[in-house]
Order: sequence, then structure tokens, then C-alpha cells
Amino acid sequence: MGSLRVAGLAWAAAASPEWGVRRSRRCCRGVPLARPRAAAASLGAGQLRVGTEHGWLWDCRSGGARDYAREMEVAVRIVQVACTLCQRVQDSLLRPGPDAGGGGRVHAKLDRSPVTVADWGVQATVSWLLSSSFHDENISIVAEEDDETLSSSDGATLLESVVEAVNGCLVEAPNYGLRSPEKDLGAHDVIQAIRKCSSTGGPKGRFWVLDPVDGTLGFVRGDQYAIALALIEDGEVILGVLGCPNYPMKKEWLNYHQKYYRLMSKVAPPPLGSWNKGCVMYAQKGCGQAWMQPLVHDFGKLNWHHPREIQVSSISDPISATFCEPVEKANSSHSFTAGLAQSVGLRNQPLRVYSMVKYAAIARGDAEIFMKFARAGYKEKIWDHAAGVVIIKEAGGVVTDAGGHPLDFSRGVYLEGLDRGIIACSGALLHRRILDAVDASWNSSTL
Ligand SMILES: Nc1ncnc2c1ncn2[C@@H]1O[C@H](COP(=O)(O)OS(=O)(=O)O)[C@@H](OP(=O)(O)O)[C@H]1O
Ligand SMILES: [Mg+2]
Ligand SMILES: [Mg+2]
Ligand SMILES: [Mg+2]
Repeated sequence: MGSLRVAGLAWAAAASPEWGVRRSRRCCRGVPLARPRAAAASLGAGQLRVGTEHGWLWDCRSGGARDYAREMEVAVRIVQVACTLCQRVQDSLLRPGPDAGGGGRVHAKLDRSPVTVADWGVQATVSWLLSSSFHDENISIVAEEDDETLSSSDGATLLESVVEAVNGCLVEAPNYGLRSPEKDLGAHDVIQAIRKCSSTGGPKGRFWVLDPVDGTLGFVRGDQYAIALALIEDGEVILGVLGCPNYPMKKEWLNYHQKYYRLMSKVAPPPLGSWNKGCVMYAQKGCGQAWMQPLVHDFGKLNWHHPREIQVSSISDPISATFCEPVEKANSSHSFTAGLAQSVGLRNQPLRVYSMVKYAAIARGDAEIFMKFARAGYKEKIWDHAAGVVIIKEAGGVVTDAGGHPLDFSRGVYLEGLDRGIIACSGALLHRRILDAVDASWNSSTL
């Protein structure tokens, strides 16, 4: 918990541009409609159960950009639903009690990384909702989790907890304009939904990419995590949606979040929905805009929560710039990035934040640089980056590997051919300086 609090406080103290100020860097092309319109018009009759009263529609009007309105709508709604599942499981993890059950425990995978009911629960929920929303049993999904532990002989209790979390979440899907199952899913249905996410990606065709809980370590520590859903077509990330349940619309509100968790054992939790402590960001390739909406617990109320356009920071002077990086040294070399920071002239303390919330932070201008340099031999997975990359790019930023090449999502589950590390910046100038600094110091590094 220590590092998260330090990271969060440092974060909250950093300067941020005022919300609502639209910078004139680019003209306005994609438009989230401020007022609802008939959902059925673009979603196709029968695709969603509810119509206008839940109608909030994505509409990227960029010339030449294909219309992915239906996919975007469904993806945003699904991520909103998935966020509620995570919030409940996180609360039960942090408030272990007699009613916490199997949901209140953290499990270890073979590589000793943590996994919880939320990771499996979100994967099953998203898988089921994607199939049902698109009427496609064979929808192609690449995702992080598998069903091995749940299907094992001693996984029955855990599976029960996952099934309960999934049903508790799916029953609320109609609040988000999505279908819920006619009757509760059984253990077999949940296993099938998880198993369905075993596509392996590749250069051709369309598939969804899901990290059900990114930053599971942050999740179990009551800190930042993200639900990341992206759509890839012929190797290109087309849509990205990032649910960030503990990342408030305004970064100043992070302080409140921390206070709540500090006092958690003493105070009753706020009822779900009463507290806008999270947000969902989304973007479509080629639209030239990215958007953020609050986490909601009834999509019908979204028409009074207008989505906000997000943009990267306009800071290009390293003296004022802030970089973020993974919390865990095991995931990215802190000493290497410290050396880079010094040589580029970055003076602010790094913001160490769990999960793809780092991408979210760059996209909305809370920080300027994100760097990740994993140890030699570690292969980055597409679900850890796809959604974040398209959101940063459409918000005006730059994301490449350390050789300046775009990340390649066309070669299966891994970002094959990644040169050294990942660098995301708010602008080309800072990006160039970091790339040059990497080149200058790489040979003497121990990575
Ligand atoms: N050894 C190693 N090196 C680099 N990256 C690794 C490594 N092991 C795991 N992972 C992946 O990192 C994901 C979490 O990244 P974060 O940026 O959140 O890291 S940190 O927890 O803040 O340190 C994490 O995603 P989740 O498993 O979804 O949490 C992993 O996919
Ligand atoms: Mg991840
Ligand atoms: Mg994950
Ligand atoms: Mg994991």
C-alpha cells in the first residue's frame, strides 16, 4: 500500500490544465452526441434491448474513417458494466469479513502473478456480453485469463464465486442498454465464456483484445487498475476503451479516494454510483479525438454526464514534464528510466502508477511521458497496450517502441519485434528526446 499512496499523492499534487478548456490544436471531427438519439438506428434493430432512453451514441465524423458506432457503443457500455464487477470485488477484498467468501481472496498463477475473481469474472462477463450484443457465438477474443484453475478439481469454490460475481453483474446489464441472460449463467456457461477468449490474434481479420483487470497488483492493493478492451482489424487497433474505476474525472479527486481507503475499516462505503471516483476513456483510430465519461451505474443517466474530450498535455519542456512508469521494479527498470530522466532534464519525481491508467494519464494531460523497459526476455502482450495506444494517439500523443517504430499488434498475442521498450509522449519533441537518450545510454545499461 505504501508505494500507491506516495504515487497517488505526488500525482494529486501535480499541476493540471483546467477541465473544459478546449485547446485549438486540432479541429473538431469526432463528436459524442450531447443529446441522446435513437440507439436502434445505428445499432440495428434488436441489438440492444433499450432505445432512446439509454441512447448515448458515438459518432466519429472524420472523413474516410469507417463507421464503428455500434462497436464503440457496445464496448463502452460493456466496460462500464465490467467496472461495477471490479468495484464490488475490490471492496470485498479490502473489507474481508464473514461475507467475503471466495471473492475476498487473491490467487497466484503459475508465474506467481496475482489473479482474482474479478479477472475471471470480467473476462466471462465481457465475453458473454460481446457474443450476445453482436449475436455472434464465434466472436474472436484474445484475453489474458484461462479457465484452468477454475476447471481444476479444487477450483469449485472459486468458480462458484466467479459465477456469483458474473451473475450479479449481468443482471444489471439492462441498466446499460445491454441484454442480460434470461436466467442466471451456470458454472459451465461461465467456463465457456472464459474459454471463448482463446483467440491468438494475428495479421488478418477482426478480433477483440481484453485485459479484464490490468494492474491486478494495484487492484488487490486498493489502488489503480484498468479494464482494457480494444478492437483490432487486420493488425490495426481500431477502437480502444479503458475503464479506470479508481481514476476520477478530475485528478484532484484522487486525494478523496485515498482518504476513503485509509478510513475504510472505520466508515461505511458510499453506495455504488454516489461517488464519481472513476472514468472510462475511449477513442477510435483516425477520428483525431478521444473522450472520457464518468463511471455510471445507470447508463440512462449519462445524458446529464456529458462526455468530455481529452487531450494530451501541451508541455514540451522537459523541466516541467512528468513521466510515469510501472510501480514494480520487476516490471520496468526504474534505474534505467531515472538515468534517462536525468539526461533529458526531467526534474519532477516519476509517477509510479499501476496499470494502463498510465496511458490514461498521458491521454488526458496529467503527465507527459510513459516509459516501460521490461527485463530482457520478457515479451509484452497486446492486451496490456492496445486500448491505451489508440487513446493516446487520438488524444494527440505519440506511442512507439524505443526504436521509434509503432507497436505491432498484428503478430499474435505478443508485441513481437518490440525494440527495447515502450515510450509514449504527449508530443513529438519530448518523444524524440527520450528516443535519443535511450540510444545514448542503452549500451551501457544492464538491461
Ligand atoms: N516481468 C514483467 N515485466 C514486465 N511486465 C510484466 C511482467 N510481468 C507481468 N507484466 C505485465 O505487466 C502488467 C502490469 O503492468 P503495470 O504497468 O501495471 O506494472 S506495475 O504493477 O505498476 O508494476 C501485468 O498486467 P496484469 O497481469 O493485467 O496486471 C502484466 O501483463
Ligand atoms: Mg495487464
Ligand atoms: Mg490482467
Ligand atoms: Mg495478470
